[in-house]
Amino acid sequence: MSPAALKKKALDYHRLPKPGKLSVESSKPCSTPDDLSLSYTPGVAQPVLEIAKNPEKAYDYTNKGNLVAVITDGTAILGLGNRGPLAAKPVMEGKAVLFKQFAGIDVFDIEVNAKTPQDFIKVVEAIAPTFGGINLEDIAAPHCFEIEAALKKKLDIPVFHDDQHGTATIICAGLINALHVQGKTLETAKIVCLGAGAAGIASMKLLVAMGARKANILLVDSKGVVHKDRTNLNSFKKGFARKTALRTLADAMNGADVFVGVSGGNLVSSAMVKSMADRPVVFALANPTPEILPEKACAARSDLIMATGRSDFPNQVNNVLGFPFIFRGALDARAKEITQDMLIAAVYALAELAREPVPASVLKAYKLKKLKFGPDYILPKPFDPRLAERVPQAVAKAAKKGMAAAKRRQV
Ligand SMILES: NC(=O)C1=CN([C@@H]2O[C@H](COP(=O)(O)OP(=O)(O)OC[C@H]3O[C@@H](n4cnc5c(N)ncnc54)[C@H](OP(=O)(O)O)[C@@H]3O)[C@@H](O)[C@H]2O)C=CC1
Ligand SMILES: CC(=O)C(=O)O
Ligand SMILES: [Mg+2]
Repeated sequence: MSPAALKKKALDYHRLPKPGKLSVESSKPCSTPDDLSLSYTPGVAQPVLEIAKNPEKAYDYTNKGNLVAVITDGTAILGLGNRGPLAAKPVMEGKAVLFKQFAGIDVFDIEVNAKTPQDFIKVVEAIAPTFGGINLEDIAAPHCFEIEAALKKKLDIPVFHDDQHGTATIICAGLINALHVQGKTLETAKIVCLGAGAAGIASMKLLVAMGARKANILLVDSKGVVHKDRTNLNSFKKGFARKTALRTLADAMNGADVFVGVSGGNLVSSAMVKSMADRPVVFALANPTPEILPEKACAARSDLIMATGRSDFPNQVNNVLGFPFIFRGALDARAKEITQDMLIAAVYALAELAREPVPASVLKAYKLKKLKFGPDYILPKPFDPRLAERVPQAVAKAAKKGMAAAKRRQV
């Protein structure tokens, strides 16, 4: 599709037949005077009194247990930068649609005009009673780290920054499979990560937790390679600073096995891709414009595995494969937090699913004759119905194991 045609189609999709992508529906009948006396006064007083006596009853008498807030300040909308909270609304409505479509979870999207992380934290803390979980979205680093840490401490429901942990989960699952196809391992792979923000830092941390070696990772930000002699690094970047003479992205890419791009569009050249090691993996995940387009990267060399964050190319590495299913598992287990063990459970569930035969319904949805684990299929497709069975189950199991261990530690 031409850029002009895509623009018109996308704007029409959002505007017609009525503006936006979400509406609120009643889940109970309310069409007679009797219904009204139950749903509203006097009947509604009964659950009010029950919940006032025991807050846990909110899970029985309200939608709290299946309701997630998708909350943003609009400071890092996809790869479009800081465009403010209102402009972030189409993305937040979109996340809500995906929560519902893939995991049956209801969402209120909330766009917050907050000048400081403290203002933002206060707003989220104040509205938290409504929700069973908080999905932070498109909040730029480094504020996102402070916001998530503070809210995790204050709230007794799962708080999850999707751009950090959703993205990290999918990158790990995709990379484990891509490296397997290329005959390489996470433990020995030389990894370059362009983007040292929310997605970059969290993804590299999870990769290290799963076996990648920090000494093999080169983090690159808008000023170049993150190295020990730099004086302009925040504490999150410092954790990955290497003692190295390499300075530019081109220096870093030379001989690398893996490129992970979570930065901005068109930052990687054909020459950089050519300079990578044999059988490389290129995850150009910036949205909507990847660091390098698949046609350009694949023209540079034929032995690579190529992925983007987009739905219109093969190998979509995107947190849509994570947040709906991770929250489904967390809500089902009534988890109070989303732990690293729960993310790792999701990583393995996703990676294993991609190695199994693909159901006919997926082939039909994607208009494909065949699809088999390999260079062009390293992760399940978002419309794979098995995702909703496998991933939440694995996440809930890890959650319950963690809660049981915590309980044992208390006694
Ligand atoms: N496919 C997926 O599922 C996902 C993709 N993403 C994509 O990742 C990107 C970053 O998102 P997020 O981490 O939330 O944003 P942040 O704002 O937290 O981080 C952005 C990072 O990109 C770096 N960067 C920006 N421009 C350049 C440049 N010209 N050269 C090198 N580095 C640059 C910034 O460098 P500096 O620190 O120096 O400012 C920063 O480290 C976006 O494009 C987003 O769409 C994010 C989440 C999920
Ligand atoms: C996919 C996503 O969350 C992002 O690009 O920010
Ligand atoms: Mg995002």
